[in-house]
Parts: sequence; C-alpha cells; structure tokens
Amino acid sequence: MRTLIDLLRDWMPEQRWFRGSGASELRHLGSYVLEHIGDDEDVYRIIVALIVDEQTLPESGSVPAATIYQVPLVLREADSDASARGYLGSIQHDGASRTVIDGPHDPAFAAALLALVASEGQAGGETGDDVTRAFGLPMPGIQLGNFASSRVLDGEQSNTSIICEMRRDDEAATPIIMKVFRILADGDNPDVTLQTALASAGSRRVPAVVGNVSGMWLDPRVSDRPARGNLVFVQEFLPGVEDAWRAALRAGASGDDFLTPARTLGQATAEVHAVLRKVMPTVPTTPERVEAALAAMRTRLDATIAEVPALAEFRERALACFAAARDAEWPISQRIHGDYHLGQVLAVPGRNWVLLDFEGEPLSPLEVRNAPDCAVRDVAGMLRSFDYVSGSLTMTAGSEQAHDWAIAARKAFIEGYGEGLVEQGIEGKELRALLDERVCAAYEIDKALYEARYEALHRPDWLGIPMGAIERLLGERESAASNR
Ligand SMILES: Nc1ncnc2c1ncn2[C@@H]1O[C@H](COP(=O)(O)OP(=O)(O)O)[C@@H](O)[C@H]1O
Ligand SMILES: O=P(O)(O)O[C@H]1O[C@H](CO)[C@@H](O[C@H]2O[C@H](CO)[C@@H](O)[C@H](O)[C@H]2O)[C@H](O)[C@H]1O
Repeated sequence: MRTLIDLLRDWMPEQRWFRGSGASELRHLGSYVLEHIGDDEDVYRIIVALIVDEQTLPESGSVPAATIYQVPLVLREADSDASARGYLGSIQHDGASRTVIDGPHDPAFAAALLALVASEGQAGGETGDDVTRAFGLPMPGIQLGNFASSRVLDGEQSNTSIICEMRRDDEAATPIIMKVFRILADGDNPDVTLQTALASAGSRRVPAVVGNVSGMWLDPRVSDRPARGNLVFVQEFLPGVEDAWRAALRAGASGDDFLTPARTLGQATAEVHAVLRKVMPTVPTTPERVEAALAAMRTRLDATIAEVPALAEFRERALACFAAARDAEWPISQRIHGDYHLGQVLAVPGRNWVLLDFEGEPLSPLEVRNAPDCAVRDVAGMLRSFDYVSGSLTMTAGSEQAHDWAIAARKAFIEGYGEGLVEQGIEGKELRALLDERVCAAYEIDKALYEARYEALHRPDWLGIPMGAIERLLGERESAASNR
C-alpha cells in the first residue's frame, strides 16, 4: 500500500496552488499536529504536512529554487467513504490503513484550526520533529462563537480559504474565513501584517481581523535558524457580497457608466493609503530610491521580454517612458496593497468598498513585498483593471463601447483618489507627487509587463489584453509628450 508522500506526489501537482514543474521532487519536511475537537471517532489524526519541492524552477533568478507547501490532512479510519469531498486515497500509516482527506474539506480540520487560534494554542511536530511549531494568535478583544460547520470557498485562488459558520444561538455568530497559505516563506506575510495594522487602527476598509496562525519550520533556504512565517489568516467573512470586478463587468457589458463606484473606490483607496502612512513605516524619497525603482522596472522589462519575446519591439519606448518619470516629483515610500485590482475589492452594502488580499504580487519575492513602495503602484494597478474590463468585454463579446467606458471609469477613479487624499489631509507637493502622470504611466507599463508574464504563465488567451495596453499606453504617452 502507498505511503502518504506517494499519495501527495500524485495529488499535489493537480492543485491550483501548485507551482512546480514536471521535474518536481516532493519530500516531507515536517508537520504539526492539531488537537481533535469534538466527538467524531472516525478522526485518527489531523496533520498539517510541510512538503518541500527542491526542483521548483527559479523565477527570473529572484525566487529561491525551493518551494514549501502547507498541506493540511485529516487521517480517518480505513472504511471512510471514498466519495467524500476532499478524498485523496488510502495509505498505510502507524501500522494500519487510513483514509486521507484534504484538510480544508474536512470540518474536523476547520474546528481544530479555529480552536488553535481562539485558545492562543500551540501545535507541535510529530515524534522526531522537534522544530515545526504553530502558534494561534487571536486579535486582542475578539469574541468568537462556537464552530458549527465549514466549507471551502470556491473559485480560482492562490491559497485555500475555509468559511466557518458559527452556531446560531451564539452571540458572536458572525461567519469567519480562514485563509490557509499554501506556499510558506520565511518572514511576515503582508496580507496579515497590513490588514491587522489597518484593523487595529479602526479602519473599516478591511474585514475585521480575528487572528492568525504563525509558525516555525526547518527550511532548506534558511541555514542558520528555523524559518518563521504566517501559516493562516482568520478574518470576518462578508457573505453574499460581490467584488468590484463582477460589478464593473456587469456595468461595462450593459453600457451603464461606473462613474460613482469608480470615484468612491478612488476615495477608499486614498483612505487606506493614508492610514498605512500613519501606522506603518515610511521612507523619504531620494534620487537613489527613485533610481532603484526605475532600475527594477527596467529589470522587469528585460525579464518579461525574455519570456514574451513579442514585447521586444516596445523596449525602447518603454525605457523612454521610465526615463521620463525620473524628472517627476515622487511621493514618500510607504506600505501599499501591492497587487491592487478590481477582484481584490468587495462592494459591501452600508460599508462601501472593503479591500482584500494584501499579499502583493504573487510572483514577487517576499522581501520586496514587505518593503515600503510607491503608492502610485496601486493607483496604476486599478487603472489597469478598468482596462481589463474593457479588454475582456471586447475579447468575449466584441464590445465596441467598452474602451470609452474604461476611459471614463479610469478618470473618475483618479478624481476620487485625489479628492480622498485631500480629505485625508494630504496636500501640496505630496499630493502632486501622488497624482503625477509620468510616474503613473511608468507604473502602468510596469504593471502591464507583470500582467503579460502572468497571462503567459496562467491564461495565454488573455495575453492580448496587457500586450494591447502596452502598445496603446506607449502611443498615448508619445503623443502627449510631442504636444507639450
Ligand atoms: N473576508 C471576506 N469576506 C467575503 N469574501 C471574501 C473574504 N475574503 C476573501 N473573500 C473572497 O475570496 C476571494 C479570494 O480571496 P483572496 O484573499 O484574494 O485569496 P487568494 O490570496 O487565495 O487569492 C476574494 O476575491 C473574495 O471573493
Ligand atoms: O488575485 P491574485 O492575487 O491571484 O492576482 C493574480 O491574478 C489576477 C487574475 O485573477 C491578476 O489580475 C489581472 O486580471 C484581472 C482580471 O481577471 C484584472 O482585474 C487585473 O487588473 C489584472 O492584473 C493579477 O495580476 C495576478 O497577480
């Protein structure tokens, strides 16, 4: 009979969050064991396995050539139902046959994980693994109800999120969402750090934070000590809400303008940037920092051309666009969202926009994502997203008016952002810098390059959207420059 690692070697490469290639070599690195809560006698053990793939191809030379995956599993007694959700197969474990269930699909895992956070508990490794540890860290003052049921959030996701409903008779019956980070890295996860900082500052522009699970493990990429990082993030779940991507697609498809939502989204973005400036470190702008930002754009340009050679014809014009931004005023560096687009924002009735997923660009290294950056990057990200609405409507429905729709929405977003900054007391030189068109154009090109690479890797049918945008943006910039 197969062992656990045999089973995982077949199953993991089929998962959405798996980043490896055909050359992957998966090996068990460690695990932590959660205490089983409740009276389901079929549960034998709840293990969170850390699996390393040392053959992961380096991405543009900057991502370490090993990936560590977090794989929660529930081992059940052998006669469990093979048609159950999350069924992986049977293995030989501790001298007996056991059924393995993908943890997020098993309520026993969800209940155990929630209890770890709520009780500020600790989970240790299996015998022989004295390094791997997980620590539950509840947000101070948080009131949690009693676990009733759980389900995995459907949809295309980089991580795996579990929604837990609480018992209805509890006072604190708000549902919660537990995001299990699938890929572990040594260092703080900005999703946890930034949303916790915003929630602690009283911001309602992110869901309330319930807590997180942090951990340590032996990591082949860290030689002198165990690695430490975030394993799970727990937040209030906002049920029945729509994200801004869907709302914008609907409006764009039916020809309804999106001016008010785009304007209020700009205001909400300014509000979040202003809070992050207050509660997280900032760095003054210097010519060296500006040069480093532009150098990173040039590096991304060449790395993207290497992967998407059709972009080579735009190289000189993209370099000219970056060079033009050098003469502009730049804002201070601060913590930002980092991968801001319409799909990261929820329209919550009575609460306006709520932002999600502050992990930054999934293809960028963690130290880059944890460093202060230019807030214009987020503005440019959202502008690109309005263009994606138009690109996707043109691609799927041959829409002719979608382009003008996007231009109007982009303008309203920028206006709302400016208004929001002023409302937050940001004025003068800093206000001008945050709205500078040359800096924004450079970041838009940079983002479109990221998107070209992302689409080439994940959705080749969509590659035309960022490619078309790069051509158009560079053309617009040139005619604006020649009219000056
Ligand atoms: N607190 C929440 N309330 C409601 N829906 C949420 C919440 N958090 C996430 N979602 C939904 O889950 C989707 C994926 O969440 P996200 O944080 O972007 O995960 P990932 O990093 O795995 O992509 C979001 O687009 C949203 O639809
Ligand atoms: O949400 P993620 O953190 O997984 O972000 C990645 O995937 C996004 C696509 O799901 C991708 O966003 C791009 O496509 C969106 C439409 O599907 C569009 O709204 C965005 O503007 C565009 O960048 C994102 O870049 C990537 O990091």
